[in-house]
Amino acid sequence: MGNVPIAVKHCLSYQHLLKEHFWITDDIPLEQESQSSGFPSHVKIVEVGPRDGLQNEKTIVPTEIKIEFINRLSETGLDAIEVTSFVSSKWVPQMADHSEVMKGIKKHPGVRYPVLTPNLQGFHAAIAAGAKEVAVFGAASESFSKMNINCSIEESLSKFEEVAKSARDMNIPVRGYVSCALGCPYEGNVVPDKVAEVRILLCG
Ligand SMILES: CC(C)(COP(=O)([O-])OP(=O)([O-])OC[C@H]1O[C@@H](n2cnc3c(N)ncnc32)[C@H](O)[C@@H]1OP(=O)([O-])[O-])[C@@H](O)C(=O)NCCC(=O)NCCSC(=O)C[C@@](C)(O)CC(=O)[O-]
Repeated sequence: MGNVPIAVKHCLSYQHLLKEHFWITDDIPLEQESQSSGFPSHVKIVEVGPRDGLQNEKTIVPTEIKIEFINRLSETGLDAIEVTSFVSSKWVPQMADHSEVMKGIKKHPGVRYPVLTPNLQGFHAAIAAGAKEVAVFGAASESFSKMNINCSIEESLSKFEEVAKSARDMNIPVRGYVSCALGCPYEGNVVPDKVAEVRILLCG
């Protein structure tokens, strides 16, 4: 797995979440769920295969294959495809070709192509490669934050603020992740208040 941070290797999988969080079941009839759950009527889906799906692969996937993968995804009717991440290639070698991938894909009208940017350095590189939407990625667990982006939650929020300020000046939308909302691979349980706190600070 090269230099991929341990946090990246241990992101909770869908199967893990189903196992650990028994309240996520598929046996509620859809109609009842939408009437009684109070969930929003609209859900935004961001396809993260080219980024989250590939970042842990031991074998480096050739850039042209990534581009072809994203181009084919663009033809499936998806609204948003997370293309790559502008992170350190020492930490995540699989994403080292972020600029080539971003520049090489066919941008379909109506499809958004966000990328991950943990700091200003990543943000500037993303913009130079043609990104029109970015995402910052925080965590509700100190250990996860340290293992993933090598800084505390507080430090990460100040880096995200710098990204958000620059993005605002350029009219670039920013999405925010809060990892470990349902638990941390290092710390176990994460209290909901901590998730809410990070989420509020991230939105601020
Ligand atoms: C965040 C950093 C970059 C900090 O990395 P660092 O080493 O702490 O950074 P630094 O600011 O001290 O700089 C050290 C070196 O990194 C370089 N550097 C600094 N920033 C950048 C950058 N943006 N792009 C490229 N290079 C960068 C910088 O230029 C310098 O290079 P040197 O002088 O040693 O040659 C590092 O820890 C990193 O790349 N971590 C990987 C994070 C990552 O990609 N994680 C996986 C994605 S998150 C995820 O999967 C969870 C998510 C989003 O899916 C949600 C969920 O499912 O939970």
